[in-house]
Amino acid sequence: MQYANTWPLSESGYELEAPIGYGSFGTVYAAAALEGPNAGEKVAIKVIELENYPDSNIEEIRKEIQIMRLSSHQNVLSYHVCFLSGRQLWMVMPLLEGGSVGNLLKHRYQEGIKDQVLLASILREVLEGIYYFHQNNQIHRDIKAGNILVSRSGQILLGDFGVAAKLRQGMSARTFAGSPCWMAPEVVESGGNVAYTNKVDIWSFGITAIELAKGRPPYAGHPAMKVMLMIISNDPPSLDEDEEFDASFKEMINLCLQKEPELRPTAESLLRKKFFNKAKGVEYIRTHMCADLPRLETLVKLPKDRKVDRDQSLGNMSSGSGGWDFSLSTGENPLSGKKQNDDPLEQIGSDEEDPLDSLLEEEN
Ligand SMILES: Nc1ncnc2c1ncn2[C@@H]1O[C@H](COP(=O)(O)OP(=O)(O)OP(=O)(O)O)[C@@H](O)[C@H]1O
Repeated sequence: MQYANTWPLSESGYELEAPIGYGSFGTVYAAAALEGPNAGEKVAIKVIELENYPDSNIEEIRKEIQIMRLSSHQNVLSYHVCFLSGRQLWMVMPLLEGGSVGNLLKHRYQEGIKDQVLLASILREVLEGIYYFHQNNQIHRDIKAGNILVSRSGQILLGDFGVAAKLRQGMSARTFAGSPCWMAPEVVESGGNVAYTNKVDIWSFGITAIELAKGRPPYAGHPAMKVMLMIISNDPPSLDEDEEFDASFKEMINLCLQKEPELRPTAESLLRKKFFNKAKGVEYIRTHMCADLPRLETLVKLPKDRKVDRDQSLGNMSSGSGGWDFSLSTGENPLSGKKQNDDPLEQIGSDEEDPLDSLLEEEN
């Protein structure tokens, strides 16, 4: 058995337990390491089917994973090890017993989180993670409650940095996987031609703030194409008419949700806004959100369009197991060498025949 960073480097080194999450690109399992110095330790493993992705995309994903491995911040989830198993990518990471805030919204806070101290406390931790990315010239690109993970002790970590965004590379409005509700207008509009900035994360953060407060993001439930159209053509979403939230929260959201990216504040200046004076930190999150956490596997439901089940997926793994640490490379440090316009979401709508274009034409 090979080990990387003391973690086994092939699927036989882990025992998969119940699925604890289904994303657009794969399934996340609770698991335990079977061998090596970490034998017995619980982990979460995201298994991503790479069957339908070209090798060039996989190379891009590998670069993103290297960046993740170099990330070191209390609010950013890093991976223990990643390896290929046949055409599956296995990402082994710490298991966060609270799952995602997205899951907690679905099961506990369907109407949203009304305790504004709790809201401010969670959002401040998220913003600290975003600030860390931006300080390192990185863009997270996928800020949403589903990517905010919670530990039993109330720690908040941002997950899924880069990989989902890379897998969305080249998808048109019609084939878009997941929901575009959190996407900034300039990302929807860019059509593959415009380099955009880290202000896309600030927009998504504002949408996430509304999601946490109301239980779902604006435009949830509409088809992806329609959502993209509404993001471009409607005034930015706001909570101005909502009496349950105070002015400092609404003001913070309005600052984030400005269509002109340059007008949005930086993460650093946002952290100084009055709303975050309410934030009480990890201990408050633990006592107010993490008591009596439900078992993760009881929270997840197989999405209707998902056919692959765990046994099937395990069956696929028997041949061609990796032994290749996906995160190791001799290349330059990607934290210092990454171009900002090297972004998958720019590709959305880049097709000449993108249905979003015709929808927009119809609308005009
Ligand atoms: N380390 C982890 N510990 C505990 N639960 C996790 C962990 N990582 C992911 N999950 C759970 O699995 C779910 C699916 O995660 P995944 O990153 O695959 O998809 P997503 O981010 O929700 O959606 P998308 O793929 O569309 O971006 C998460 O919402 C979360 O509830």
